[in-house]
Amino acid sequence: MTPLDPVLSAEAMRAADQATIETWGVPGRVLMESAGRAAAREIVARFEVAGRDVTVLVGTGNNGGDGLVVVRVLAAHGARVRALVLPGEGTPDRTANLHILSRMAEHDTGVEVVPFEDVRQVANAPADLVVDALLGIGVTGELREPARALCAWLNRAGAPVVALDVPSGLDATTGRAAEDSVRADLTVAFGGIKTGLLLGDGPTLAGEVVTVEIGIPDAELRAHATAWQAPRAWAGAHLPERAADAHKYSAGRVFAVVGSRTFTGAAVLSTAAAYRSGAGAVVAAVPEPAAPIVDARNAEVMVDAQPATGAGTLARIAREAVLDRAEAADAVLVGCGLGRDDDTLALVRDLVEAVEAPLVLDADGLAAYADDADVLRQRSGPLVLTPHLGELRRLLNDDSFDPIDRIEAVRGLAQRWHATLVFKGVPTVVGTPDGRVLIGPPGEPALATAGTGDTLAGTLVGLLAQGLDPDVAALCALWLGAEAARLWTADHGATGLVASDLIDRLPAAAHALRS
Ligand SMILES: NC(=O)C1=CN([C@@H]2O[C@H](COP(=O)(O)OP(=O)(O)OC[C@H]3O[C@@H](n4cnc5c(N)ncnc54)[C@H](O)[C@@H]3O)[C@@H](O)[C@H]2O)[C@@H](O)CC1
Ligand SMILES: [K+]
Repeated sequence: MTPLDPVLSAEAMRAADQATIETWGVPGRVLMESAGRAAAREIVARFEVAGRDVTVLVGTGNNGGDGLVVVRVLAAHGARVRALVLPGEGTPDRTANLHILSRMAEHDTGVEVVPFEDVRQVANAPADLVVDALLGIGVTGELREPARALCAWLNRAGAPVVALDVPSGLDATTGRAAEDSVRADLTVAFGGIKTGLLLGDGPTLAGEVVTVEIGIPDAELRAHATAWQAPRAWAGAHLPERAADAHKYSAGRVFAVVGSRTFTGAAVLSTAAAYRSGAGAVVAAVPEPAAPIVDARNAEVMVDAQPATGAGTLARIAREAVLDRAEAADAVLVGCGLGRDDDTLALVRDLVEAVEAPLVLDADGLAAYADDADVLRQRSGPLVLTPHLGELRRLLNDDSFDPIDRIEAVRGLAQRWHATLVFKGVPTVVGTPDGRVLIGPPGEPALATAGTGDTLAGTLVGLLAQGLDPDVAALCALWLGAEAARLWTADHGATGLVASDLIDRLPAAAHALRS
């Protein structure tokens, strides 16, 4: 079955490099040669280089060394290549490659080696393609001169830019970009994909990302993985299949505690998404004033009208009836559109404590644990939390919470709360109770619209009811949403999608992911 792909922080990547050199005996020079050659291969596959002018910006670290290999290979493909080399001592492997290039430049090889003096050197020599080999995973903080000026020039130059390993200036761990960081059209990541390419500014700056094999054994990449990414095929392979002899109750029973007089839409959307993700039967406990509306807008969901508070939200006196319903379900959703009445939130806490089936706690349901989320760890059954940043801040009672390192923040909180934590964002980052971190699919701009959170919660509970483990269900739900958005975007463009469009496309998305 398709495995998850390892994703590495800068530190983890350095450790994998080091282990390859020291334990496996692969010389650093060989890794550098492989990296440069693999990058050149990707460049030649995408850009015309023969007879063209290529500028390679060469930093003082090993990223620059990779760039020097690229110079050599592109020249062999008939390009006129100018290596603009930053002054400084340089690493031994870079120095060795610079020595080769200096010899080549003495002959008719198409190679020119130019020591950097001034940005005008590049500004006055137009290139058809620029390769950014200034800084890789070794960058720290804001860009210093002259790297900053070179990066700023690059972003204005207009020629296509290929970044080696990471766009210069991008923090390879957090995805935070220094000012004037390189904006690339293509990034060739060496060995393993870096966490920073997937998070924060990474996706915007990196352009197309291709990961190339450079001789670091897969076992080392996996042993050092900081997080994991599900390829599209992984999602397709893990989506539940309907058994040939399925009936509605064997196909997955969902119970949803959702909706209020003010928020009927959240109940409609989440329960519809549960069905569209493949659940066989969906029952919803809804406060009386909302029940006829939810019933009318969602013919398939079995609406169980329950007593309401004065605010039109579910009343705690519904406790026994609701717990009975939960007992008969394979998975339970609590939250979407519930409102934040104290009595309702007390009911939420009763449910989280007593329900044994896998439980998704979303939106207003999370408000029941504002300030004291640590009691969540006392729950015995599987728990999935689906906060966005605002909801996470409320859980932590910290208005300024905005972790620079989302992966480590999610890892810590999921372990602390013994929950699968689905931290919604671009991309969504999932933490598991045992300390793994899974990164969701790339962002789909169409999803930036109201109701997609309810859709995700409903999809997730539907997949849990069909027997998927919480972490697998979370990744599959994210992929279903992304694929449904992609299908919609293919027909209509990235704007104007509403959540019900997304829900309608979930079955087609599952079908597309499986094939
Ligand atoms: N053996 C290895 O470790 C391998 C490394 N590889 C390449 O080497 C890269 C890592 O190499 P290094 O560790 O030498 O680091 P880098 O080449 O990424 O950068 C280090 C250099 O950047 C400078 N620098 C750091 N922060 C700066 C800032 N804010 N402004 C301006 N300059 C700054 C440092 O002074 C140093 O000269 C990888 O990204 C990859 O491209 C590959 O060749 C594969 C093998
Ligand atoms: K780079």
